[in-house]
Amino acid sequence: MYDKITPPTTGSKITFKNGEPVVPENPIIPFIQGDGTGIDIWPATEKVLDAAVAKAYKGTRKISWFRVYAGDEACDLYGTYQYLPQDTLTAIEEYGVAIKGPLTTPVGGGIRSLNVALRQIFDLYTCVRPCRYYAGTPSPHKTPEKLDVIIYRENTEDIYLGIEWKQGSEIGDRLIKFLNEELIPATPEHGKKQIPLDAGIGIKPISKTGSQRLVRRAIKHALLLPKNKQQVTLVHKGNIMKYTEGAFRDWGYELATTEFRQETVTERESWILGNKEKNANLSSEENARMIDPGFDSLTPEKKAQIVKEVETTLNTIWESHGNGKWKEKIMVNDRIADSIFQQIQTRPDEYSILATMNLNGDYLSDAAAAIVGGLGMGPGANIGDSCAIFEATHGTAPKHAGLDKINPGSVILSGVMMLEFMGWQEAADLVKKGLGAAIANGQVTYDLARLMEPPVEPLKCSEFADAIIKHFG
Ligand SMILES: NC(=O)C1=CN([C@@H]2O[C@H](COP(=O)(O)OP(=O)(O)OC[C@H]3O[C@@H](n4cnc5c(N)ncnc54)[C@H](OP(=O)(O)O)[C@@H]3O)[C@@H](O)[C@H]2O)C=CC1
Ligand SMILES: O=C(O)CCC(=O)C(=O)O
Ligand SMILES: [Mg+2]
Repeated sequence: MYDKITPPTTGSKITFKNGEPVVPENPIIPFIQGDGTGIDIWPATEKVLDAAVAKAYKGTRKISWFRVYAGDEACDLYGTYQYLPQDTLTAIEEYGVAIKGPLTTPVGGGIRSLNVALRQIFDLYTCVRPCRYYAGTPSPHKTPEKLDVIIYRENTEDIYLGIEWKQGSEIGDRLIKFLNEELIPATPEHGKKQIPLDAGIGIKPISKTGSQRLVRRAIKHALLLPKNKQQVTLVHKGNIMKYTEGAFRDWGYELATTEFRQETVTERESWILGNKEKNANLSSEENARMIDPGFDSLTPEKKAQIVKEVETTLNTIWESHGNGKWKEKIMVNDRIADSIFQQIQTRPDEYSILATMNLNGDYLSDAAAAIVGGLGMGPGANIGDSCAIFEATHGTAPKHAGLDKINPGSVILSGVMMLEFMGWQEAADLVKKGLGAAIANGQVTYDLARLMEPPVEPLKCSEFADAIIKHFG
């Protein structure tokens, strides 16, 4: 079955039932060490996770690690250009849950991203990236503890589908000609627009199915959170990209107000209901004026549309959501992408789950991680219906590779997410406790040490792992 790798002789498979993992006491879990700093981070991660499982379950549970290869080390073993060997894909498919270090992607040419390829091959459509603060972590922000968000990033489409043509390529030029001469003139709203003849071209597909399955997961997660965090914000640049990013927003609201009608309220609905609650005699038009500040300067058609929105809301959900009942529901709102970058800095505590398309989520997850201490503290998970691969937000950080210096926190916390996904909460809690205590004690790697006041002597990557284990208690 495998060409160059052999599964562990002990252990068994994690399987999936209705999208949920069924985990044996001794699961076999494939791991990819990763390029660059993977060589430092992975051994530290494995040591911490094994120690936590051993302490939490006293030998009744154990992970059997199965080393599989991707990136540079796969080429060393399998031959030139064998960046993602079939052995690796077979192992991940067979064992269902895997964890990986970062993999290099060249800029401007060369191979497409192996990280993105894995997400697409296994249809891992949800990328979950929590950004929360561990006490004592130094941060460039004054109140980093106020940020506690989980980014739900669509993981399989958008420009990451990688459908692009190079400037000057034969097909790229044909496509530009076709668009300029046929499709753009046939679309009146595009007027006399033309694509420059020396442009590279990329396609940005955003589907209803892809958007809604992501938002569905985000809402289901919100249902599990404490009441004050039950909120899903749809992040988009729909003012500019109306039929991709704008559609993502609309499909998100559509899903929330159909599949989750009893559990959700949209922000605009909450305003309409709240206005009515404060003044039972409020007319629909007065209510419409209150939810839309520019109401009086709108066209009659647009005004009528907003009045109708008010009436429809009151007619359909007053009974189930009115008289304050909406305050117990999951709030679904939306924010324009550029605005959310400043909102998570200026009003961090107003946000909880941020549901995004692929590119926006990629940008936003690095930015949010920076607020709570940097990329060394940014874990993540790629989750589908029958497979999950856990990996950090950051990349290979090549300049730090092999120095036993980098912060393994992000991959260790990705391991925590994996343990939680498996239902091994006791082991996950031990790691969180150990990591939190190490940081609070000033035992940190260079990235956090340089921000601490007063400055502390940094630990090596491997020493940080040992400190975490010591603080299990
Ligand atoms: N999922 C994946 O595998 C990903 C892969 N990549 C790939 O990684 C490669 C390098 O990308 P690059 O743009 O340099 O981004 P990286 O995320 O690899 O690193 C950028 C900087 O972030 C900081 N950083 C990253 N990881 C850590 C960590 N564990 N602890 C502390 N600080 C950290 C370092 O900053 P400083 O030096 O200031 O301390 C580092 O120089 C590219 O090929 C890219 O495509 C990128 C993102 C995700
Ligand atoms: O695959 C890559 O090289 C980059 C991916 C990335 O930045 C991410 O997933 O956050
Ligand atoms: Mg990224």
